Amino acid sequence: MDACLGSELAGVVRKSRVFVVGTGGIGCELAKNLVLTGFQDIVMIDLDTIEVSNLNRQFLFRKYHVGRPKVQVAREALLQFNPQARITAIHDSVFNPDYNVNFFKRFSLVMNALDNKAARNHVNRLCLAAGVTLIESGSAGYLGQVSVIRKGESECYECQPKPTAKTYPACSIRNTPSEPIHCIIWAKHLFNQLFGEPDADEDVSPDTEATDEHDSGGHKSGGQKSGDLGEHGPGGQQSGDQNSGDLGEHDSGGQGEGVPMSDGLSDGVNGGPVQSKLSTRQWAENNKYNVEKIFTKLYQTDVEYLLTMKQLWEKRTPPTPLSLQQLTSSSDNDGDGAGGSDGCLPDQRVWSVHKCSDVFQLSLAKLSAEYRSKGELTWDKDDKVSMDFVAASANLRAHVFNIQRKSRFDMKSMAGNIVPAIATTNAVIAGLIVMEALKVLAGDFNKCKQIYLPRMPNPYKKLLVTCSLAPPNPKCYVCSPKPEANIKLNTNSATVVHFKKRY
Ligand SMILES: Nc1ncnc2c1ncn2[C@@H]1O[C@H](COP(=O)(O)OP(=O)(O)OP(=O)(O)O)[C@@H](O)[C@H]1O
Ligand SMILES: [Zn+2]
Repeated sequence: MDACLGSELAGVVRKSRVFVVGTGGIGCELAKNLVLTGFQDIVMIDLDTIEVSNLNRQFLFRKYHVGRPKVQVAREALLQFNPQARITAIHDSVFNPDYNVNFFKRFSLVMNALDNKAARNHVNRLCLAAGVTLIESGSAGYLGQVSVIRKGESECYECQPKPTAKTYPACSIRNTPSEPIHCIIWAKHLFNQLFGEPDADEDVSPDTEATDEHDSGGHKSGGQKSGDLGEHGPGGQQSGDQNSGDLGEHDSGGQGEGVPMSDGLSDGVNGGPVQSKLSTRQWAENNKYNVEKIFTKLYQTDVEYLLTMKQLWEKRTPPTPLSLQQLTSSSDNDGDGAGGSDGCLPDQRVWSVHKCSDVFQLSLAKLSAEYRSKGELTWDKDDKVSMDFVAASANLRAHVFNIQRKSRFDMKSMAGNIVPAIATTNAVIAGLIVMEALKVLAGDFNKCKQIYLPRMPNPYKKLLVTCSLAPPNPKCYVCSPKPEANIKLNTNSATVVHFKKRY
């Protein structure tokens, strides 16, 4: 080691106490690199336990470790590389107030290997307060990024706004879906309206005030990751359908739970304006979560009502309402998802409309029973029944609106915003973190870089793109001595409740 680093830096490395936050994909690679570089005093924290799905890339873990805390197993593996190293494993969340400014002050360097913005923000702020240099990193598929944060000398994690999640206009979700993703978001909203935490911005009924997409006033529904590093990357953000961004302007016009709902088969069937104002949850409860009534409302009554909004269909193919009776009397057996003859796994086959209807009815009955016994449910792509419900509901909507149906497999990755993790990317990023760490410890902070691993080599044929560290944003509300925050809000529609919820 002395020969590689020079005896002075090797000595500093041996004496340095470093803190690794997260021992997942990047964290495993990083911890191994640190031990092999000669670091002898390493504190690691991770709140998670090992899952089978981690094993393809978190190579310090084996199948027989599944269920054990990641950080403890990582420690045991690292001690095999160097039994003399002092490695402390903390199985806990970094949010625990025990890990306060004084705790952070004990380290020569902190390295993040996290997967979410909230924890990154937290560590960023603690490092700034403690005056410790932080190396921030992230990866998403083939993309990766490393940067070095030091108070007053370089941009902090929160100096620049993060790219916002791709959102879809509420009118495309509620009234005029044209892509599978619109139907998937609608189905996730439906899950929340029926069983989860209902959000007025996620209404699934027709927006009765819309005359065309741009008049509906709603552009906030259904955020999805937009292909940046997302929450995995240093420039990332919370995933999922969180509606971030400005307040009021694109809001759904304060309809709250008062969007007119048909209260059964009668209202709206003939295309007349529905009378009662009920939330989807209230309506479903009044109808005792009757599967047939819910099916009829979603795929027949509401669609018939939408058809009465003639302007919506002047330049679009109108939807075709679907009734349960129609399904029972027709035969439609192709692609029932059973798998087999075409060599596809069952999840990869596109379900027939019949199959969608069966899965919809079955999963709806199961979820409503679960909701009755447990109370509000949380949607989870890995929960079979919840995913079945979303896949079936979305495909039925796609069928009604003449949109291509998708396999459960495709739906899962779209609904769960899944970006596959790639071991090689993590390995490259972890190597770069150590390179930056060595510069920091050698006192060469001015040589530190912000490094990007793009999908393809850049025009100069470079696979790693390095930039000088940007100076801190003088207005940053986290690290600047004179913080500023600008909030854009539409005083015509913004309410105190919305304001508190969003900010
Ligand atoms: N607040 C936190 N405190 C401590 N560790 C955290 C915190 N938030 C996230 N982590 C850890 O950061 C690591 C990030 O690793 P990675 O991005 O590979 O995610 P993963 O959960 O292992 O993988 P996947 O999300 O694909 O299942 C995880 O091990 C996770 O437990
Ligand atoms: Zn800042």
